[in-house]
Amino acid sequence: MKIKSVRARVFQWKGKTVPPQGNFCSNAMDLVYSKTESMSTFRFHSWTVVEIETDDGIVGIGNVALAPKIAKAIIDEYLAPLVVGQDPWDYEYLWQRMYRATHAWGRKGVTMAAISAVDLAIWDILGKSVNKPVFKLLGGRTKEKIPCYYSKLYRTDLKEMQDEAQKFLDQGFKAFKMRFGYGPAHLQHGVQENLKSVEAIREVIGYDTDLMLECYMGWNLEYAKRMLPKLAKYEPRWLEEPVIADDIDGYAELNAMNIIPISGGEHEFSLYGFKQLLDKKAVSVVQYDTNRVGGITAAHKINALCEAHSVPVIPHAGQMHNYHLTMSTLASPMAEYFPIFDVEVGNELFWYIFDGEPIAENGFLQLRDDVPGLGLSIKTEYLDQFDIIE
Ligand SMILES: O=C(O)[C@H](O)[C@H](O)[C@@H](O)CO
Ligand SMILES: [Mg+2]
Repeated sequence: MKIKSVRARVFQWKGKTVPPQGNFCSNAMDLVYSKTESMSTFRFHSWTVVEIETDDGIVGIGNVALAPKIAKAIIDEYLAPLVVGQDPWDYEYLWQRMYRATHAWGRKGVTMAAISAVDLAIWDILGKSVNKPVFKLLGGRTKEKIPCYYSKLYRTDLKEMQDEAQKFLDQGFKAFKMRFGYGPAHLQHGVQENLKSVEAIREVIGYDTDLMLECYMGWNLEYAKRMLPKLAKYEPRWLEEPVIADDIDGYAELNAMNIIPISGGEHEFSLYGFKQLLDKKAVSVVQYDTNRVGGITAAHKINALCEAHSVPVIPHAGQMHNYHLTMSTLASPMAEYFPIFDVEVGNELFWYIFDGEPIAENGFLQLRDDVPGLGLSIKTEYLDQFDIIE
């Protein structure tokens, strides 16, 4: 079997979107004085879909959501020529070709995301060519079904957040991730608002339900050290990305305080990136995203590294490309899950592009043994809501 063609298309949403809510999530831009609402830099309404076709007509589908137009340019210009004409079963060789050919400028960030998208499509081909789901090629079924946590609870009016939590508690979710809206730039008022929001959600979900707290790199080390003791009484399962991804020593210092487990990884890349996080004990939960970190070829290796360090893997953002990794290893106990909502930030946009994503039932997800590859196809229902850039 040989790879015949690589097609990368950018799906740019032009449909209805929920207008930006101020302070819906603290983020790295909060610390940079800006006249515009800092969250405006943090809405992504396009997605790149990669389709790789083989000489015997199998089409594998990959995807990338980080800087989709740049990712497409990297795929078209640099990665496609490296894999066309090659055997997709030589996936490690192909991965190394892409990684090393772009290493001088691409070992972190959008190039690794572009490599991930090509790698996902290759693994989709492998599964389809032997009529097996991808997780069966990685380690098989390690769980009857995948526990997942409800992920949204953007910071808004506290009553609205409580109603949202109640609605999904009633749907059987046993774990929730909420977003802080405030950070160092919002002074003591922000500290109080952050604590009020956690109090409000705990009031609804109680303490026999997991609660995770998301900062999305919006704090700094000094602020996080002040907040951890104040948050401890709410018994969060983890505090996510308190500082920017490059501040690995900051992560390690916070994690070593042993007050609340620190999680991160959605903005880290490659096996080496996670070796560094684990060697420094920077995180207690690893959260790579398989469509960023280097695809399935890289994520599978990182799963083994995490197993050796006894650090759980709970990939960022859910979606099929992560569920196969969670299903195939005991090192990954659960998945993140973004339910279907109107298009807002972009975390939910994949629902409008792909068919095949599993719907959570009672806080669990299921992958089928009889669906080959990654199990996704391109949805036709919303195609008219997208501008598609070839
Ligand atoms: O962990 C996450 O889900 C991410 O940080 C989200 O993509 C981001 O939107 C913060 O809500
Ligand atoms: Mg996150």
